[in-house]
Amino acid sequence: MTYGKEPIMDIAQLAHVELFSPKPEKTVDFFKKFLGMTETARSGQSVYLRAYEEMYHNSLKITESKEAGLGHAGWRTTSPQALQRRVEEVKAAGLGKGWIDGDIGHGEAFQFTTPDGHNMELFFDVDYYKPQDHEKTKLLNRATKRPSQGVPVRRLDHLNLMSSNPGKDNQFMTDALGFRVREQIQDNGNVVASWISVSNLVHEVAFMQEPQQEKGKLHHLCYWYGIPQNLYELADLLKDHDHFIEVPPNKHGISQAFCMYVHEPGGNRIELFGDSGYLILDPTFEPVIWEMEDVPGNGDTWIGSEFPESWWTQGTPITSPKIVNR
Ligand SMILES: O=C/C=C/C=C(\O)C(=O)O
Ligand SMILES: [Fe+2]
Repeated sequence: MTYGKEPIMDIAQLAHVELFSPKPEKTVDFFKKFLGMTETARSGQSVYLRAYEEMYHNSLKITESKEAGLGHAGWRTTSPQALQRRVEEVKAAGLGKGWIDGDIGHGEAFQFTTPDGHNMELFFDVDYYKPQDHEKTKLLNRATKRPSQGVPVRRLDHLNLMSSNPGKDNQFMTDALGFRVREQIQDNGNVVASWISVSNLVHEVAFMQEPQQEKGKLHHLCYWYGIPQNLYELADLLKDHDHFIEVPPNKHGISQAFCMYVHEPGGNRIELFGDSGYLILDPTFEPVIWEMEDVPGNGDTWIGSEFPESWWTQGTPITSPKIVNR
């Protein structure tokens, strides 16, 4: 059997995400009160938060903005040398924007966009969170005590982006950054959606077709529990506090993850993972290709209610939801 070129192992992880919110204080309150995240800094129009098992200073930056949507995604590389190698590839693809000194929680970063215009950056130097005395836990492999607020998420899991051309974004992320394709929805060879990862997870990022060809939208940001029961507890809590649950606890076919989708007060869709589905340990894992007709009732939701039209058509910033027949 002939194998492709040597895998590129230069990107380690999705380290943080910046969300834009037109209601920043309500958005921050949602992540603190219900998802049990902790505020670690404020600067200008931004608030920085972390989940209790995360070692870094923050994984979420909420920035005030006219409209909801993706601020940027921050990828940590596996080494300073890997950072330089990937920066050269991004520059060669013509998508580089340049270096910044860094931000609260990390050092110098190289900013770029996907072909569809989603803002991203690469960095290596990171600040580890220094727990305050009252946060210190006897569970030595855990960053800070489990919070007593809400149903606390454990870590950031992935990002799902809507694109006018998922195939093009997919191609750039695999060619320039070494992401591996894990699952795709194709329509006569056209990439309608793609789940790609740099780790054993099915995806750290996914790209899905934006039905009106709008560019650079966010579909959802996902945090991880690892325990399906936590989704039912959170659903009960959010329902009691009048938060919109778009998809109740459900098992995905694609990724096999146990999930739920809610909307935070600023309008961004947030996914919660009960478990991350299957892990990929095979270095020559072949991408799983779903044809459009294979998906309804199997790929989208394996067990649970059918996804509403809004799930397939709407991301942030909100654009005219001309409902399209799927
Ligand atoms: O067919 C849709 C399946 C979607 C899966 C995800 O968005 C996910 O695993 O986060
Ligand atoms: Fe997801």
